[in-house]
Amino acid sequence: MSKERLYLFDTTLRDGAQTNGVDFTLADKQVIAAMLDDLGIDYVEGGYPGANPLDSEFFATKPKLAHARFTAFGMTRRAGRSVSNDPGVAGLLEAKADAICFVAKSSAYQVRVALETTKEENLASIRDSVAAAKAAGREVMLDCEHFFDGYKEDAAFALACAKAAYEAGARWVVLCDTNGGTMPDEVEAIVTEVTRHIPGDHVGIHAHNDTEQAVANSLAAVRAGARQIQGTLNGLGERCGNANLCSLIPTLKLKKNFADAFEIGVTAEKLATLVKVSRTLDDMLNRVPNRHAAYIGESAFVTKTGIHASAVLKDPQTYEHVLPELVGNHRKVLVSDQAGRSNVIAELDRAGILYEKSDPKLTRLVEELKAREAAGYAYESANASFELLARRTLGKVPHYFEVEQFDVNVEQRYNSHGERVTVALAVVKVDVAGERLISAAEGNGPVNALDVALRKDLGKYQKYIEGLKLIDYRVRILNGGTGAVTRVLIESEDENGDSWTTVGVSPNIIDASFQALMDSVIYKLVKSGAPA
Ligand SMILES: CC(=O)SCCNC(=O)CCNC(=O)[C@H](O)C(C)(C)COP(=O)(O)OP(=O)(O)OC[C@H]1O[C@@H](n2cnc3c(N)ncnc32)[C@H](O)[C@@H]1OP(=O)(O)O
Ligand SMILES: CC(=O)C(=O)O
Repeated sequence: MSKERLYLFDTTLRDGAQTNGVDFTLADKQVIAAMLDDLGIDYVEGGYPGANPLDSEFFATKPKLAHARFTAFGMTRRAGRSVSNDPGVAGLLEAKADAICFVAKSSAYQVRVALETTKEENLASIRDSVAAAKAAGREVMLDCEHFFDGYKEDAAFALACAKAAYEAGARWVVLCDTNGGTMPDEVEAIVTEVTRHIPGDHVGIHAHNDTEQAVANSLAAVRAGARQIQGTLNGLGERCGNANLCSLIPTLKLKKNFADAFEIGVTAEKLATLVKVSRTLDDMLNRVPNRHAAYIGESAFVTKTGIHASAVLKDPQTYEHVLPELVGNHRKVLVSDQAGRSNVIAELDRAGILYEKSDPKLTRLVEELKAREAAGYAYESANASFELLARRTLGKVPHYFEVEQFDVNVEQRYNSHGERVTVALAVVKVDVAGERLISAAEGNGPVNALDVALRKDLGKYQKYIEGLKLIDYRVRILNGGTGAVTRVLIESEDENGDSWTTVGVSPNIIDASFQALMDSVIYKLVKSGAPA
């Protein structure tokens, strides 16, 4: 059976730009358009030419896209104006775009209240605008704003709006769940009804995520016959966002019912770049990736519990719905208080630590791990501290040096310019193979001073830690009141760009920080193969 073509329309650069906190630059828009084209998206909606200088500039020159049709978005002509006398429509016709996607109300209530015009004038505006863009040689689409709410209120009028666009020559009539409150069964029933009047291969869906069902609503529309899906990367979009293409694309490619019936422009090879595409966008917008995102999140293929890990190590399919590599993700087994021997063994294998499966020290390691987690350590976030714990329990960490004593003082005083300054001073005494070394250092805080002093002179080991630097320091108070325990996580990096995280726990923040610092230094020595 031959597959039907399903078209993907990306509106990251238009509806995505309506996300609270998202602000694209021209360079961002150019890079993202190219990235979407490379991914295999059919339509890239670049923005709203005429609405702001950035979008007008973006549409002044058409980006070189290999496959995707570059699309301009904007309103139909305003009530009471002709298309030739409407600056908004003129801006759209002047835009260097392959396609124009108009937006028009398709709800009688919205026409009455928001536009303050008549249903007849709204229908005429749709017809005139679509016909003008078609006559100008553009591929035309109409986003029927508020379609589903409008249909529930006055089905004949909502349908008349959609039909007016189709009959005036629109290639696509896109049904919008603008307020995002429609349920999947309603979408399926209404789209089924619409496709009795307009062929499904001319019908699209634009779903918002206000009930967390934009993806489900898009799939419901496809089941009912729609053949274009609008969405955004990472689900960006007004309010709670749009249908997330990073979830929809893998579902369409990998889930049997859809994959058997439909072809999309994204190849299996490009599907494997999806994690990279998603992270690139997050990086550009300085947003923290959603680690729990379906398919592409960092946690999407993470196994934390012992029972799951034991099965995953025998066959990943026991707890994975698809292979992570298919979307460019990877499998990870964590060690934590939920872990069993299987998690620990997986982590030892990953770190390249040799062990005997029958060695009773392995059981001791699992017990030690759980006891420490109960005391506040979090090894799933501190890979290097876990590796040291494992190596120490299995007897594989050399005794490099001994810190005999450290002092940290914080002092507030006036400097030579008469300004009040707070200065931290640390002194560390270290025994390296019988040689006592004393280092002192100032820092902008006590932990910084301690870190600098500890790494100032480690004798024969100094050369191994020259490139070491701390790149992140996080503190969490684990329980309140006088019995509070502090957990410190430190991320370090070396001259090769390799990074690792260590953990320290203590009622005293300096002590917790010192443990994490020591683990970081010792991990670096182990990693560098420093001799005992
Ligand atoms: C559901 C969606 O996401 S639709 C996309 C929404 N995106 C945006 O609005 C972003 C870009 N918008 C803008 O920069 C501005 O709103 C502009 C440039 C388009 C218009 O700005 P202004 O002329 O100052 O109008 P303003 O934004 O205050 O109001 C919108 C006007 O368009 C009218 N209008 C709204 N939708 C439509 C439509 N589909 N067709 C015709 N007219 C419309 C409204 O009735 C209102 O008219 P009024 O000024 O006579 O009351
Ligand atoms: C067009 C659009 O963004 C909407 O109706 O939600």
